[in-house]
Amino acid sequence: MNIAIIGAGALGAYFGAKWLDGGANVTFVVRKKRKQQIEENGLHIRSICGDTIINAPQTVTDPSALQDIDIIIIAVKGYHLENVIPMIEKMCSENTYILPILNGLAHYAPLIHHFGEHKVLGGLANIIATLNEKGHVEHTSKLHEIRFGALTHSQTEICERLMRISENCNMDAKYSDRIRTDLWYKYMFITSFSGITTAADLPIGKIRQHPQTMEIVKGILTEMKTIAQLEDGVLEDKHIDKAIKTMISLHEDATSSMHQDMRKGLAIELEHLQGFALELAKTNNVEVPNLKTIYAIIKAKS
Ligand SMILES: NC(=O)C1=CN([C@@H]2O[C@H](COP(=O)(O)OP(=O)(O)OC[C@H]3O[C@@H](n4cnc5c(N)ncnc54)[C@H](OP(=O)(O)O)[C@@H]3O)[C@@H](O)[C@H]2O)C=CC1
Ligand SMILES: CC(C)(CO)C(=O)C(=O)O
Repeated sequence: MNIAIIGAGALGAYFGAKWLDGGANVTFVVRKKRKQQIEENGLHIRSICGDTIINAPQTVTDPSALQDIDIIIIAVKGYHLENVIPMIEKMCSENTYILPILNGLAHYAPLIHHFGEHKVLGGLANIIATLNEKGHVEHTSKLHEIRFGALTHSQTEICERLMRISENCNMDAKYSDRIRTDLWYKYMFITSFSGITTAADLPIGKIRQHPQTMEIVKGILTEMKTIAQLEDGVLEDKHIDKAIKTMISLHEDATSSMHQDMRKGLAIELEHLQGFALELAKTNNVEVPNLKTIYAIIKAKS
């Protein structure tokens, strides 16, 4: 299987290295500086689940020459999506599918608009990973799940093929037959989890000590569930309970990638996550006071 991964950051490099290690043909589509860094240092994954070292992965800055790509994985931040659409155009042929694994749902409409509904698969990742100064991936918790599935019937075969090659790889790959619900669940979870950790500038351990703060967490989850119901007819109260249980079970120092980015002074995905949820609330005429407040606090800090 030929896989092209756009973005060799924490997520793209982690799963790309695992697929390469498992025997897939992977090319990373990167920008110039990252290409140089990978050429100098290789691609190293330092992981609690076992290290992986790929010395000379294939990288390109211009994907025009790539042919017969089966799946294009999008692993950039939400605010970089616009820039990668022309790159996808260059390597997307009749038999190519697109699998976005970034957080949120705002990217689906532009991808479907440009490439058609039949091309875009459902995908998400659950992992806590970051790049260090050498460009190596630091993976610090046992979670390393990539979940994908068909959003239209015609996509079943490509998902089965991806699952077959992923089974040989040291990662937790899941082919989901209810990916739409999974996508909304992750969107609900991350909007609340990244919202509260970033706004409070605290990891989850401190947040869950305070019932008043957990009320806001629950408030955002409830508002997101209402949006998911109205938009797509998915998510129930049991999903809210599951999200809260997860937040209670996480390590006390666990925090969101948005909070980590904010601490490092990097750009954050506020508009892609909470901002887009506010747009959906407006379209559906839903009151979302918790979401509005958390958005406003983070906006002022960013
Ligand atoms: N990190 C995590 O633990 C998790 C992250 N996520 C989500 O995954 C997504 C990616 O996050 P993450 O991997 O952490 O982000 P990173 O910032 O680590 O990686 C993003 C990469 O995208 C690259 N990129 C941006 N624009 C382009 C472009 N035009 N062409 C090629 N490469 C490009 C950047 O390259 P450059 O070096 O050139 O800037 C960077 O290396 C986000 O939506 C995030 O919310 C989801 C679950 C967990
Ligand atoms: C919640 C978590 C860590 C799960 O992967 C995540 O997606 C993020 O912080 O971006």
